[in-house]
Amino acid sequence: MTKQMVTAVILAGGQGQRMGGKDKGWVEFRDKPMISHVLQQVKPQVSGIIINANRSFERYQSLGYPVIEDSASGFHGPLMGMLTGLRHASSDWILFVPCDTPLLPTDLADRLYQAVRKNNADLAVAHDGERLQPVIALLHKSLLPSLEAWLEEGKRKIDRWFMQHKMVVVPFDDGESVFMNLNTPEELKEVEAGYCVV
Ligand SMILES: Nc1nc2c(ncn2[C@@H]2O[C@H](COP(=O)(O)OP(=O)(O)OP(=O)(O)O)[C@@H](O)[C@H]2O)c(=O)[nH]1
Ligand SMILES: [Mg+2]
Repeated sequence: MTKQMVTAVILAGGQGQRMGGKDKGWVEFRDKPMISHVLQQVKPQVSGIIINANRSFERYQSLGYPVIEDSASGFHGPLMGMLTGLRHASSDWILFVPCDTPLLPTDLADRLYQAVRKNNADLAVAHDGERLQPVIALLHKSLLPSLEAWLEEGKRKIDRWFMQHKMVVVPFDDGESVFMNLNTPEELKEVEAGYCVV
C-alpha cells in the first residue's frame, strides 16, 4: 500500500568536501559504490526512484533511473535537492534519503508513511534516538510552494523549514548503524576495518 504512493529521491548533490571533494555516491563501501547500497535498501520500498546529482550525470544515468540536477546551481544545500525532487516527482509522497547512508532500514518508507497518516502530518523525519536525521524524511508534494518561497528568501536551514509544517518525528531504535553516515575517508576506513574483523 505504502509502496505505490511514494517516490524516493536520493540526494547525491553535495560537494563531498569532507571526503576530499569526491562524489560520495561513487565512493566504495564494502566493495560497492554507496549509491548502490542505498538503491538496494530503498528500491523495494517505493514505486519510483529519482537520483538528484550535480555531477557524474552519465554515470548516475547508467544506473537506470532519472537523474535530476538542482534547480539552482551553486550548492545551496540539501533543501535545494528536496525542492528539485518535489518539482520532479509525481507521487503524493516523496522519500528523501542521502547517498552516503548505506545501511538504511528496509522498512523506512513504511514507518514514515504510517507516522504521517496516523498524525495527519505533512512530513515525517527520522530520529536515531540521539539526533534528528533531517535528510531522511518523507514529504508531501503540497509542501513545494512553501519550500520555493523559503529558498527564494535565501533561507537554508532544513530543520527551521520543517518546523513550520505539521511534522512528525519518527524514532528508529534499530541501533545507530542504520543511519550510519560516511562523510570522511577516516570514517570509511574505520567502518571497513571493523567489518573485516567481524
Ligand atoms: N542536491 C543537493 N544535495 C546536497 C547539497 N549539499 C548537500 N547535499 C546532500 O545532502 C546530504 C547531506 O549532506 P552532507 O553529508 O553534508 O554532504 P556534502 O555536502 O556532500 O558533504 P560535505 O561537503 O563534506 O559537507 C547528502 O546526501 C548530500 O548529497 C546541495 O547543494 N544540493
Ligand atoms: Mg553526510
